[in-house]
Amino acid sequence: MNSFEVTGGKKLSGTIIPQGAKNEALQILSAVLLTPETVTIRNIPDILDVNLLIELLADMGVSVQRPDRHTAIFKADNVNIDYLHSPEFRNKSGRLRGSVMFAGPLLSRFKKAFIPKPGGDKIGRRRLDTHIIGFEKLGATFNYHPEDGYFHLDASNLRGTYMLLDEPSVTGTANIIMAAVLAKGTTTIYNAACEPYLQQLCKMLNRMGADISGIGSNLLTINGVDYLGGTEHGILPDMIEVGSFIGLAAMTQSNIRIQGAGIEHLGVIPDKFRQLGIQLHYEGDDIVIPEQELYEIQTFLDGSVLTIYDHPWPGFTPDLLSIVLVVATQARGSVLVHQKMFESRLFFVDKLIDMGAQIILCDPHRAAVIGLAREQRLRGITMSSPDIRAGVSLLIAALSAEGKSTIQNIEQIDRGYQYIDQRLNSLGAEIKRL
Ligand SMILES: CC(=O)N[C@H]1[C@@H](OP(=O)(O)OP(=O)(O)OC[C@H]2O[C@@H](n3ccc(=O)[nH]c3=O)[C@H](O)[C@@H]2O)O[C@H](CO)[C@@H](O)[C@@H]1O
Ligand SMILES: C=C(OP(=O)(O)O)C(=O)O
Repeated sequence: MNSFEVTGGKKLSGTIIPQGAKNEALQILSAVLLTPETVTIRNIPDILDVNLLIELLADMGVSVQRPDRHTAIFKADNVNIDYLHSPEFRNKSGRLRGSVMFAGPLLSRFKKAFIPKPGGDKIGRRRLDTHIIGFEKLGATFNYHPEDGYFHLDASNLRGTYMLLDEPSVTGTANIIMAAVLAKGTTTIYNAACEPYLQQLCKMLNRMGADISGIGSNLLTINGVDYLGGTEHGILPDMIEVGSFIGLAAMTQSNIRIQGAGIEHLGVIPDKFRQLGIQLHYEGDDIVIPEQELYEIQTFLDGSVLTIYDHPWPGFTPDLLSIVLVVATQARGSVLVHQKMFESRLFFVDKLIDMGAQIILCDPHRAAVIGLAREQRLRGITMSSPDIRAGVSLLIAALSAEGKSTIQNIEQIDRGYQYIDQRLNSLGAEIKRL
């Protein structure tokens, strides 16, 4: 288990370029299974989860060329589906969430799929109902085999239909779209997730020959086609990294330029950080966060305490709430952070409290943060990273704290943030990988 030793209290400055988006990459990589032709993907983040998904594709017989660390050329013309039934697949796919999205393309192209219990962050219950019920509506049958922990899916005859999703699941919507593109007839998905990464997936599929309309809305219409061909695709900047860097800059009183932030795809993210009192402005597609002595949390218009909560797109992503929470600890003012989607994502506040933050964990979903207005600095401590976003939040806390901190279990951070220690050190941070 690797650790970071962080010497806090240093102001950072300079330019940082966001990596390609992890959660887009996981969808796009799954889609290469839909065609026997060549698919070239650019701006791939060099992170654990994504590298593992690429390894799984190669293990299944997909040919993979890597001209460089951020580009890959795939050809899925000789896929060995039986590999999905092997203990190696179960073991590797259980280490990330993205592998669940192999099911949609495999069902549509090969008529069967196996889904082991997927991995990913342990942040509360993460059910697969939306995925499986969507597949069933398209005509697939499924059996859960308790002895091997697999869902076995069969779909000799997928047919388009109307479906109203129980919830706008991100990976569920991606899976159903990928199952429907090669089905017979028209599929209509209402209450679809519609975040930019799903829009990117739909656009890529249309370039491959699919017929999807309603992209960007929660009502998608998919006219099934017989065949999909090859394409090229560039992954967007990672909006969660962009949000993390905005928070990091404010918390460490740093002057940071986020170059090529993909501003048009960020939705309400910049405004949520502005509500915390953080100044930021745009120069072209760059976000510039100036050094700020103090930032003051706004209230609602009637003067009541601000609440920041997650909501499916175009609402605020749950993946940035941990960062909002840590940044609020040094603001002037108070905020209620309400994590509606996941039950176990706020428990890391214990570590921030140990560092001296004033936070009341009201229940598993809500934490009230009373900002210290920099009158008291956080203290460095030893802590362990429970999940990817809590991990980065603890890193931000440690970078702003007085003294040294040790963050254990940094594999969680490496799952989603590319060379984070080197990139932040080049801005003046002091992070040692132990
Ligand atoms: C690999 C990947 O892309 N992972 C992302 C994906 O996970 P993932 O696709 O697994 O998440 P889902 O969208 O399915 O749902 C996340 C959680 O929110 C709950 N839920 C969802 C919608 C809703 O209206 N109400 C509700 O309570 C679900 O029951 C579930 O517990 O989307 C999540 C929600 O943006 C992100 O946190 C994950 O980073
Ligand atoms: C929860 C996340 O990832 P995953 O769905 O891959 O566990 C995340 O990216 O914050």
